[in-house]
Amino acid sequence: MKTSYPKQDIKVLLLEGVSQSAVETFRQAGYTQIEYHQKSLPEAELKARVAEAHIVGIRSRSHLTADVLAEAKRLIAVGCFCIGTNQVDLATAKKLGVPVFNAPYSNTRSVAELVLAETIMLLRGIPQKNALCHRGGWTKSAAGSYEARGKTLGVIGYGHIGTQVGVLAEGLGMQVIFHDIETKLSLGNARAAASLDDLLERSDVVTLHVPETPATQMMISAEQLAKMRAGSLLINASRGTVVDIDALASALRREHLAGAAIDVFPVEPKGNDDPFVSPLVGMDNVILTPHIGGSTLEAQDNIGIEVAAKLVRYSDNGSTLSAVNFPEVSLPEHPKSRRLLHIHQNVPGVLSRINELFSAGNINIDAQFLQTDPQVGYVVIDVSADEAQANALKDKLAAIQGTLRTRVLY
Ligand SMILES: NC(=O)c1ccc[n+]([C@@H]2O[C@H](COP(=O)([O-])OP(=O)(O)OC[C@H]3O[C@@H](n4cnc5c(N)ncnc54)[C@H](O)[C@@H]3O)[C@@H](O)[C@H]2O)c1
Ligand SMILES: O=C(O)[C@H](O)COP(=O)(O)O
Repeated sequence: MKTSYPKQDIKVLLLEGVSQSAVETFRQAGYTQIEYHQKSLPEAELKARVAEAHIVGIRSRSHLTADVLAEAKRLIAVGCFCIGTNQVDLATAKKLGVPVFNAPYSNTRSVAELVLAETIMLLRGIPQKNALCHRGGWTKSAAGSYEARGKTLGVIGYGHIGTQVGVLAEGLGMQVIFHDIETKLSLGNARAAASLDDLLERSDVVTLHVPETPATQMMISAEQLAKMRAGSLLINASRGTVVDIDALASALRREHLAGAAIDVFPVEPKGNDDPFVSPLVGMDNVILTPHIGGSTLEAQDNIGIEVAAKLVRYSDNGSTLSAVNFPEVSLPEHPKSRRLLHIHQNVPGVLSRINELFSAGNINIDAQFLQTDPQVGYVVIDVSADEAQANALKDKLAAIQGTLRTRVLY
């Protein structure tokens, strides 16, 4: 399998209404073939479009499964224009020699601000008061309404978002405890809880900031909800699979929980015209938001630039710095050389065959870069060669057993 194209022939497919800043970034870098869709695509159409594309940009709703990736014969790279990358089969992408990039921090602050706002709203019982006012009701009462000051916020997943939420909550005078599978540096006065159960038992508000992994699937189900304090609150702006939504609805109906704010759902509509169905619909004490934790203009603009720039850098220069599934190399410019990229299965003998090829051809190597992980090797070779020689070398590289992808950079 090989891909080597002049820039103007590289087809960029952008889905789910990624910011126009991404389109601009590609255009400014000289990419002209940009196909743009506002929505995610049904699977059959996704396969057909991905089969044509060299670069694919998605957000959280497009699932690039092994089946979809099997169609992607020309694919050079994938960009997730968001933080989460669980929607891509990362292992399969790697086996195909396709690096995946994301924007690990660009919407962190947006999510943290929303969670802080929801914490205050839920503690004051605003969702139900607001709903009643809209129906012509009036409940001027302090019952069930609390200050955030002095309350305990339990953060599950103390990573980029979790720590930001903790810092902002301390500004309100909240006591922050957290649970993480890794040992984490506590910011401010935050303290690690002894365990997940300990956090659930001590928190007035529990907020989830874990990625979607096998270990976080349904990590908050009936058993964990039962351990939460009576009258406490749950916020989930992580992934919909982390909470058992039926168990949550039941805990809310029984008034064991006083309220919840849910931004992510096990099944989400594909686009804005599709219906939203959830057992939480109609519950006045639940803030429902359509997966917009990271959807601020600032965040989307920054994500568009950040991820498109990473894709352009990989496409133009070969750098894989910050790829989430791939050996990372940060490469210098190569003004006087032609650059050959060779991605291969990390099995014995491939590298020596590559080097033999160059010594046998008496080709002068200006620079060579190598990075491997247990599955994949990524070699970048800068050579003094004209275009025809470089293309001939690329064809020979592609013939080496174990090769996944080869490219010449123009
Ligand atoms: N609602 C939105 O619009 C929105 C926006 C951005 C991110 N997200 C979601 O939020 C998630 C977290 O984002 P982040 O930037 O803070 O990620 P991060 O990787 O910085 O932090 C995640 C933390 O969770 C911890 N963790 C992983 N598995 C765990 C487990 N089983 N138990 C406890 N802790 C565990 C990790 O060690 C890490 O500290 C993303 O993966 C994404 O799914 C949602
Ligand atoms: O992973 C993320 O960054 C969030 O879930 C946001 O996803 P979105 O780009 O689909 O809004």
